[in-house]
Amino acid sequence: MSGAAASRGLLARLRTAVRLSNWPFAVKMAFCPALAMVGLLGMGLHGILTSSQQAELIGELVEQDLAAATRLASSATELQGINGALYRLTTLQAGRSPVSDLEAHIVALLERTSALALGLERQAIGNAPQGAARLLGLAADVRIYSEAIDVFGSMLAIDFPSAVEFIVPFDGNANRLLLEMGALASEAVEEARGRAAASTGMAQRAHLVLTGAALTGALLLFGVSAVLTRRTVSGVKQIASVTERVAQGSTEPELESLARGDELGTIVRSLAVFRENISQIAFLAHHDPLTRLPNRVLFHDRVRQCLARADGRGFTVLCLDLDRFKAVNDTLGHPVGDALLCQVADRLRACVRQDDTVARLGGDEFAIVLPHILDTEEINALATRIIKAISAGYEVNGHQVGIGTSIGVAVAQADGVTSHELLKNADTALYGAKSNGRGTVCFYEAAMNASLQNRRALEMGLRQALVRDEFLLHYQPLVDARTHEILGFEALIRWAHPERGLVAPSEFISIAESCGLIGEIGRWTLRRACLDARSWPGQVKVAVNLSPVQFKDRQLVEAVRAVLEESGLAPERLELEITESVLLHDSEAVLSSLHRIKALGVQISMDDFGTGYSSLSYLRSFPFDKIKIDRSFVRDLPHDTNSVAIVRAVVGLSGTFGISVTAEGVETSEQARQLALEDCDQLQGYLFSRPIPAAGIPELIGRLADAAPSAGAVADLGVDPLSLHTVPWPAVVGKSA
Ligand SMILES: Nc1nc2c(ncn2[C@@H]2O[C@@H]3COP(=O)(O)O[C@H]4[C@@H](O)[C@H](n5cnc6c(=O)[nH]c(N)nc65)O[C@@H]4COP(=O)(O)O[C@H]3[C@H]2O)c(=O)[nH]1
Repeated sequence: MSGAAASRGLLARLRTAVRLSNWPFAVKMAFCPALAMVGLLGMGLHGILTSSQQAELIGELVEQDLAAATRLASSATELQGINGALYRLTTLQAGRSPVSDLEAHIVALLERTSALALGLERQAIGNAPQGAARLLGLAADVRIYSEAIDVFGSMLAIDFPSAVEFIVPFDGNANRLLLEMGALASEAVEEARGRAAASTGMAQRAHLVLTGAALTGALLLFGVSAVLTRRTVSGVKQIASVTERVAQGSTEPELESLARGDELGTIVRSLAVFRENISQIAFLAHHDPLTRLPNRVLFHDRVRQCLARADGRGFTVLCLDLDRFKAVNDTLGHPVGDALLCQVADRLRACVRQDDTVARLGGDEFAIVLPHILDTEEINALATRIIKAISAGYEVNGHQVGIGTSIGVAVAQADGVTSHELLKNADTALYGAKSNGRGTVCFYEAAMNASLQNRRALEMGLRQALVRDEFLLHYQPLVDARTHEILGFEALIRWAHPERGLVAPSEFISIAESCGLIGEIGRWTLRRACLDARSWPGQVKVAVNLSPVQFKDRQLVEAVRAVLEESGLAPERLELEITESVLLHDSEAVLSSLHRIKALGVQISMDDFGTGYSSLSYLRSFPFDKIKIDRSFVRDLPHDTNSVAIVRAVVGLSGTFGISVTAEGVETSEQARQLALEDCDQLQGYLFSRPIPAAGIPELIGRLADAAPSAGAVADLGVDPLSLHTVPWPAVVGKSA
């Protein structure tokens, strides 16, 4: 359309508007060229004006006099025209982006105009369906969909069939509205569906994934936890049952199968170590760790089992200990002693049957239970076989060792009805065997009990005696055979037993030797004697007995030296008396000790000379300072020619070797005189004095000096000095100082 034609249309439009409206508005229109632009707009002259100009124009028009403009429109149709123009404008504007504020303003105005138009239309059409349809079309045109829907709703409410009827053939507006509404709705629905579908799909997938994951996780968790639980529970169950069995003393090795790397594994390993320790403890509780033989506890248990079975009749208990074992232990050391015990254990096992029990009760004590019924001959044969096996030589750590054994036998139930009774009586029989001589078998007899029990009791008491300071020394003088001058005293030990009174050394020295106490007792005696002798006059000597067993003590020489040093006694005032039995075993070591003692300046005497088998031969082996003729050769002097001959021979031989001779057990003047005539050097015996406490020595020295003949003269023993110096034995109980 050209600009001229547009202008003409505008004018016509204006005229129409003026004709149709009241004057003031027309005037305004006439005088307001802007208002005329409405027509231009309505005719689509928007191509002439810029969009902003159009908006400005419209805004101005409506702002200036909307009411007039509304009135100017004679009907809703007119307003619709205006609105249509506005709408198109906004549509055009809406095509551009962004929408300016002005355009938004136009839209607002449009809505107001549309509302006015709708209001007018409503008034015009009332409730007629026809009118409603129009209103609907109008509302659709101006896109006030909410209003249109409202209207349509009203129509439906008023007259549904008509509403439907009107909609179907209705001209494009309503259809368009509905279509648009439908399209919008379906669009929205589709969109919603799409979103829903998308979200559903996603959700489903997510759900599936999550569910799957959750399920898998749950399954995995379940599986893992099931496995773990099973492993844990089964492990714990096993551990619990094993622990229970361990607690009950079982030592089966089933725990190894439970080896695992987790905490339960740690428990299992700890438990295995614990059980190993427990089984070790259990083993040690019933076995000797050295020989691995059953110990005393298990031994008693086995005896009790035998007693419980078949009335316990006829089974046998053997008790044995080893002769000379202590000497081996002391001289060759404990490792050799231990190895020897192990060999003994092996030999004992080899001597008996599988179901016999060989036990080590402690030290060198062993016991055997023979559960089968054996007669005396069979027992004797077995015991003899054992003695033979044990007595055969040993090679231990390069040493050739010889030991022996004696065996005591007790038979159930004649010799005991309890395990302790049987063992005690077999032990008593063993004592009996040993007192009969080494390497023998002795069956228990009720009669042997008293004396052997006595020996046992002494042994127990001896262990306490040192601690309770129950030992004391008595001294017996050694006098010059010619002048009876006191040259020295022999120290003789006594035991002041709390119940028995003074006990003689013959009753306890051998026990002390066999139970290993002699070393301690010997050291005590030596020290006490040296300390006592220190206060004696001049060159008076002290003689101390040394047990053969003391020579097994490697510290013996050092002990002698230490005592001399402590007491301050001159070494030449000390004499040590040994018996020839000292030289029987391991004489190399003994001789070495003797030489070292002699080198200290101490005198060495051979005691009880003549009682052994080869006393004379020993004289060659060591340079003794003195020999003491045993009192058995003195007893029959001076009448028994054999005794006289022996004394004469001994004195003669000693003279050859340069050894002095002392005669023991001199009880009579005749004996003393004879011994003096035979050139014996010293005398000792009750004739001069019984052994007396140290406290009596000064007085004794004085009395003997008074009774002694003048120097150089042979004593006239017409007066028995015994009457002067006898100390009743064993009535005197007192300690030497
Ligand atoms: N019948 C009679 N006997 C006399 C006469 N004169 C002395 N005796 C006794 O003869 C023993 C002499 O001591 P032994 O031959 O060394 O014999 C000692 C000695 O071998 C041992 N003995 C004593 N004391 C000790 C000691 O401290 N250590 C060690 N290892 N043995 C000791 O005990 C043995 C006995 O000692 P005891 O009973 O004191 O007996 C002493 C003494 O009392 C006498 O005229 N007639």
